[in-house]
Amino acid sequence: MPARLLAPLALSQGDPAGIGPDLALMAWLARDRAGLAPFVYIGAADVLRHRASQLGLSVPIVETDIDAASGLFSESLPVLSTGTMPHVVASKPDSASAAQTIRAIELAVSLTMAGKTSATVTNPIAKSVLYAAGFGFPGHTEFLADLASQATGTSVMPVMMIAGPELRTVPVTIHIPLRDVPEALTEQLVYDTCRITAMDLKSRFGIANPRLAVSGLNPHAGENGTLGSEDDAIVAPAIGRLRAEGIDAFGPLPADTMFHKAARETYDVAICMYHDQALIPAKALGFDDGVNVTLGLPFIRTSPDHGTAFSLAGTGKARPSSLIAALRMAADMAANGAT
Ligand SMILES: NC(=O)C1=CN([C@@H]2O[C@H](COP(=O)(O)OP(=O)(O)OC[C@H]3O[C@@H](n4cnc5c(N)ncnc54)[C@H](O)[C@@H]3O)[C@@H](O)[C@H]2O)C=CC1
Ligand SMILES: NCC(=O)COP(=O)(O)O
Repeated sequence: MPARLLAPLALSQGDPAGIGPDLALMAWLARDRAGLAPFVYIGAADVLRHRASQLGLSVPIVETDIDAASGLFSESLPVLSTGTMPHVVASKPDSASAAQTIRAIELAVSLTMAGKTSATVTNPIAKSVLYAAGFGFPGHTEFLADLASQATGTSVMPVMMIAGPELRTVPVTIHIPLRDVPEALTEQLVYDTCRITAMDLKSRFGIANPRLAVSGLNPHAGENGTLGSEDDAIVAPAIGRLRAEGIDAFGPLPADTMFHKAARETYDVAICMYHDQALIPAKALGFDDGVNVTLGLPFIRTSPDHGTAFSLAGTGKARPSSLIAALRMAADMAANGAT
C-alpha cells in the first residue's frame, strides 16, 4: 500500500451479470502479487458470494462499514452493501438490476467526494441495459460529471482518456452515433477537451509540458479541404487558440498515420474526433492493461478499458489485468496527491 494512501479505493460492482464481480474476486486474490492498495467493493454481497462459489474461488467476503474496510482488506474482501439484489444470473443481463448498478456508482462517488475513499474505480456497465431502465446518461463518464456538478454546484465537463503503457487517447465526441459526429464537433469542444486534457496530464500524471497530437476528422485531415471542411474550419482554429495559450498542441493530423511507433514518440496523448478513432488504436495496442480514466472531475475515477463481456461471466475466463491496472493507476494518482 502506498504510504500516503489512507482511505481505500471504492470499486463499484458494475453490471452484476457481467464480469465485474469475477474481476473483483480475482483482483483481491492477486492483491499481494499485484501490489494492490486496499479496495472496498460496493455492490451486492450475495451476488459476489454466489459468483465466488460458481468460480470455485476461496474469497472471504465481509460486509462492513467504510471506516473498517482498509483494515479488513488483507484477510478478506470488504463489501459495502447496496442492499438485496434481484436474482442475478451470470451472463444474463437484466434491467431489473439497473437501480442497484446505478446506486453502487452513486455511493462510490459520494464516498470519494467525501474523502472516505481515495478514488472511484468502476466495473463495466452495459449501457443498453441501463438505458432500458431509463438511465439518462450515455455512460459513466457523463453520469459522474453530473454527480460532481450536483455536489459542487459548478458545471463539470468530463473528458474520457484511455491510457495504456504505449498510448493515451482522448475521444472528443464519445457515445453518439457516427452520423452525428460532424454536427457535435465544434471548435469550442475541441478546445475545451484539449485544455482539460493538458491540465490533468500536468496535475494528475506529472507531465510538465504535455504534447497533444490532434487528429483530423476526415481522411488525410481533409486534404486541404477537398475531403471535408471540418479539419480546417473547426480543428485547426482550436489548435491555434491552444498554441496561443502555450499548450503544445499540434495538428490536425491524418489519423491513419499518427499511431505507428515513431509517431507515438512525438506526443503524450492523441486527441481524436470520435470514439472509434481513439479507442481502436488504444485497445489494439493495450487491451489487457488499458485504463479508462475520466479527466476534468473533482475526484479520481478509473475503470478497465473493456466492457461487461457477458459471455465470460462466471466462466473463469475473464482476465483481471485491466481492472488491476485501473486499481493501480487510481492508487498511484491518489498517493501522488491528485484529486
Ligand atoms: N466502462 C464501461 O462501463 C464499458 C462498458 N461497455 C459495455 O460492455 C458491453 C459489452 O461491450 P462489448 O463491445 O462486447 O465489449 P467487451 O469489452 O465487453 O468485449 C469485447 C471482447 O473482449 C472480450 N473481453 C472483454 N473483457 C475481457 C477480459 N477482462 N478478459 C478476457 N476477455 C475480455 C470479450 O469476451 C469480447 O470478446 C456493452 O453493453 C457496452 O456498453 C463497454 C466498454 C466499457
Ligand atoms: N467505450 C468506452 C466506454 O464505453 C466507457 O464508457 P464510460 O462508461 O466509462 O463512460
